[in-house]
Parts: sequence; structure tokens; C-alpha cells
Amino acid sequence: MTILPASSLMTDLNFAATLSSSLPLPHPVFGRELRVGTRASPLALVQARSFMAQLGETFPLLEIFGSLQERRISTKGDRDQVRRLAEIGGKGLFSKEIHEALRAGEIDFAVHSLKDLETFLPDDLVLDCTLRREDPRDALVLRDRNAVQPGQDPLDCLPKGAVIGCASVRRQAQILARRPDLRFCLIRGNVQTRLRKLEEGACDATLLALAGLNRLGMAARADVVFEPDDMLPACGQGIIGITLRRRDTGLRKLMTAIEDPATRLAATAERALLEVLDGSCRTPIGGFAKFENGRLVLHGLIAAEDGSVVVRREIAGLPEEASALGAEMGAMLRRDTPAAVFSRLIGQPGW
Ligand SMILES: NCc1[nH]cc(CCC(=O)O)c1CC(=O)O
Repeated sequence: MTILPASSLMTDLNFAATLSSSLPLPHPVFGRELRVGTRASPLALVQARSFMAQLGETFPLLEIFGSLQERRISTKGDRDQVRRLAEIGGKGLFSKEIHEALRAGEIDFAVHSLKDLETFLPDDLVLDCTLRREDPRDALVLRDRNAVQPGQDPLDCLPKGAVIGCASVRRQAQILARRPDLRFCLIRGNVQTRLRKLEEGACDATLLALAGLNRLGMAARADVVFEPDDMLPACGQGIIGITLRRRDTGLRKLMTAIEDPATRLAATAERALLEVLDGSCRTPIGGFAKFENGRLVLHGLIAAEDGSVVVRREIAGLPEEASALGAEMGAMLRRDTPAAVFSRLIGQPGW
């Protein structure tokens, strides 16, 4: 037996520990520059970096034998800041250019806010990873923060006729169902832009995903947080999803190590619901799944944009039935929505 000097032994032990704590790196990763594609908004960048950090922590050798780089990609949804998402139309508003970069090999992973990712992906791409979900709830941010009294119903803090800046028909429908006197105006742009427009007086309040505020370190801006019973979140809200090339089996294997299984099941149920309804940004649809006592409970909602009709249902099942649960919820909502309302909401061309 050779006795190694202490320092060298330590190094070897450390190396062995690193090796055994990390999962085997598939061969294609060695020496390869791995590129992570993301939109360039501050929130998108925080999300991309969180993915890169998790990848780096799980596979320390990646840093040594390869390199991980960020690539920013501008999408049509980022460039058109004026019109309502529903008006710009077209599937993949925030993802088309990112899909193209993935396909062309310019990037290897693409980081998405799952709620912005279209339901049906191109055949050669896969959604292989959903990171642990952030808070899925919606938050109200007020211009006059003093208006909120502790314990008050969240919506009562807004004066009659107050104007809410909001681009989401799902949020608008659910608010109008309870406060038909409120008015809506369109404010778009990234989270910071919307908050600036609020400060400048464009509206009295705005609605944002708490997940975005949390990730940006701006949780304190949420004056009121809606429980899902009061405002059902969008399918996939608070979830970061990673897409890859279907044929890139080496990298796809890495994804199973950083995926959060509970989030994956919730995402599967929520997206299966969209598959049935063919929902889009134009349609007020909500979907939110969570675990309760080992069962997956799925809430679903479809509403008319003016809040005059809100159909909300809840079902529960085994986690392995996630996809079937979503499909069943979709069918249930379709069945229970008055036919005239349903065809107006869903049967629109272009989506
Ligand atoms: N459509 C924009 C968008 N896409 C994802 C988030 C927030 C983060 C998330 O839901 O994961 C936001 C901003 C918002 O809705 O306030």
C-alpha cells in the first residue's frame, strides 16, 4: 500500500466525495459548453440563474468539466408592450424564438415560466423538468397602501369604481364576479414596469403573481394576497419549466435529478386541463393542483371575461392519475359551462 501525503489524500477524498454525491455525468456533458436560454426580463433572468444554480449544486463536476452559460433571447411578447396578450395572439408568444434557438442548437436548455409556455409543444422539444414551485397565489398591489385594514376582505379595500391595471382576463373575470363596479385598464410590461405605471397613477391597483414578486425580492409590495379559494391561479403559475431537445438524451437524464416530483405532478394535472379546454391567454381559465394527505386535489375554473359566469370545480385523485385528473376537470368544466358561453370563450380562431 502506498501512503499518500496528507494533503494529496484529502484532495482525493474530497474528489471521491464529490463524485459519489453527484450523479454520474453522462458522457456528452464532458468538455461541452452548455447554454441556458432565457428571456431578458429581470424576472426571467432570476429564474434562469436559479435553474443554473440548482444544476451546478447537483452536478458540481459540470463546473469543472464543462461550462454553463446564459443566453438572452427576445420574444414577440417582450417586444409588443402595448396590446393585450389576447390581442397580439398566436401560440408561443413568449417562447417561439426560444424554441427556435433550442432547435438550432444555439442553446441546450430553455427556462420558462410554465404559465407562459403553450400547452402543445413542438414535437422535437420536451418539457423535462419542473423546479420546485414558488408561491402560486395572486397578489394585489395598491397605489394607496394605507387603504388596507387588517382582517378586511381583500376586495373591500378598493373604493367603488377603482381602476385596476391588469392584462389577465382570468384575474379580471374573478375580480368582476365579486366587484362588478371595478374598472380595468391595460398595463403590460415586466413586473417593474407595471409597478412604475401604478406609482405614476395609471391605475389604483394592479394584480401580480406573488411568485414573481418573491423571486425579485419584492414580496413586501404585495398588499393583499388572494387565497386560491378567492382567486384561482393560472395553470402552472409559480412553476419554472425547462425545455430541451427530445433527442438530447444525455442532458435529459440530468433533469430528473433536479426536478421536483410534487411540482411535476401538479404541472401535469394543470396542463392536462388546458389540453382539454385548449385554453389560451384569451380565455379566463384557472387551474391549481396541490397535495392533501397524499392525494392530488385539483381546482379548476372557467369564467366569462366580465365575471357574469364563473364555473369552478374541485376533484381529487391519486398522484399517478395527475394527467387523467386534469383531463376529467377539463371535461367537467366544458360540460358545466353554458354552451353559448363556452363556444364564445373557447371556439375562437387563432389559438
Ligand atoms: N405573464 C407574465 C408572468 N409570467 C410568470 C409570471 C410570474 C411568475 C410565475 O407565475 O411563475 C408573470 C408575471 C405575473 O403574472 O405577475
